[in-house]
Amino acid sequence: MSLPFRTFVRNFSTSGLKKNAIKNVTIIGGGLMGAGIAQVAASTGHSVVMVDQNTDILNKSKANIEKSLQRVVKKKYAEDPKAGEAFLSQVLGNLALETDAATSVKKADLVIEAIVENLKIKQELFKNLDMAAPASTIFASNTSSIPIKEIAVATERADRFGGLHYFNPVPMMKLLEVIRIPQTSDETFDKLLAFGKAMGKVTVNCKDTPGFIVNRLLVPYMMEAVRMVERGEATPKDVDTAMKLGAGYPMGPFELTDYVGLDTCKFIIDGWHEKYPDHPLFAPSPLLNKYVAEGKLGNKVGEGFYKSKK
Ligand SMILES: CCCCCCCC(=O)CC(=O)SCCNC(=O)CCNC(=O)[C@H](O)C(C)(C)COP(=O)(O)OP(=O)(O)OC[C@H]1O[C@@H](n2cnc3c(N)ncnc32)[C@H](O)[C@@H]1OP(=O)(O)O
Ligand SMILES: NC(=O)C1=CN([C@@H]2O[C@H](COP(=O)(O)OP(=O)(O)OC[C@H]3O[C@@H](n4cnc5c(N)ncnc54)[C@H](O)[C@@H]3O)[C@@H](O)[C@H]2O)C=CC1
Repeated sequence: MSLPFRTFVRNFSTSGLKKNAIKNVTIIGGGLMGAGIAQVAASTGHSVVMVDQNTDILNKSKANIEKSLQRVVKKKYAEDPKAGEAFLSQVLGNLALETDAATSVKKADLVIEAIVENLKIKQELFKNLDMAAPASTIFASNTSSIPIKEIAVATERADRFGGLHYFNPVPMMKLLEVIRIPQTSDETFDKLLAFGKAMGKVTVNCKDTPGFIVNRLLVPYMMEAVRMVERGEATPKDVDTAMKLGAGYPMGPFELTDYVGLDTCKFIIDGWHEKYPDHPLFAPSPLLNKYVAEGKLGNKVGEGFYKSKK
């Protein structure tokens, strides 16, 4: 049963957050993940600044957030549309857009990075943010596959650095992997865990190992599915049907690859292959490379292994 709106606001409004809790959050990257993280952080009473490279991208991200919020509101406030509207405007009121990353972190308690899966670009960003953000600001990356410690070296605040790995779609997926590196202080780690819980997520503690928990298992599984098709042993459709009806997965591996983005999958597997060239489970895939080269990046562009609505 949904909470009456006033109770919801009391529980989740910024003033309702615990003393010393993270309140002001900057999300860098307003793509698939950044928009989802921004939506849920704003929905749970945090004051959010979402950053991307230009206003066109930011406006698209905001439109996606509104679409997703409408779906949430339709369900949660089915019997009280007025309260639903009030919730929607409260959440959007918690969300600001910004193109200048340095300006965006001035008041941040926490910065979550969700930009392209590329070590050099992430390091460059964090190096600049380190100079712009207050000393107390905690930094976190939502990387799927890059070691957190390799990103953190770009800063002078490894003790205030960790990983927050969300799952797609962020509004629906309950899990949050919270990653610490050896330098992460207990205070930082506790704040990250508390923030995850304040966002309504179930947290698991992870070490900084390749793919943390979920992706260390999920990436080899998804790549094995692609290799099965490359060998001509099954079609994508049959693999998906088999894994949904035979193993109980909500999406088959090809549907999920389209959902995640083929470019992101390629960044992940290429990165691991470069690091572990002899590991057969991390070998690159000619089929995946071909789709990416053709611009078939998945649902976000309307076509990947399948054609989809954009
Ligand atoms: C090779 C390397 C690869 C590496 C990949 C690494 C990537 C990472 O680092 C980590 C990841 O995130 S991995 C991806 C993890 N995510 C999954 O596995 C998602 C699997 N799919 C699902 O759980 C459901 O299909 C799902 C929940 C998505 C949708 O549910 P359904 O299947 O039941 O379908 P719908 O009928 O569309 O949805 C049912 C209701 O759910 C709500 N909803 C869904 N999407 C939403 C969204 N984006 N925002 C808000 N609400 C949403 C909604 O209530 C919907 O009902 P309607 O609104 O009436 O349609
Ligand atoms: N797609 C997925 O299912 C998941 C992805 N991740 C990780 O999250 C991160 C983002 O992935 P997606 O959201 O899927 O990518 P995406 O391609 O949808 O979005 C990335 C966004 O970052 C922006 N961007 C790039 N460089 C920037 C910069 N220097 N400053 C500001 N904005 C910048 C881009 O314009 C784009 O809007 C990656 O590290 C990825 O590995 C983590 C969990 C799941």
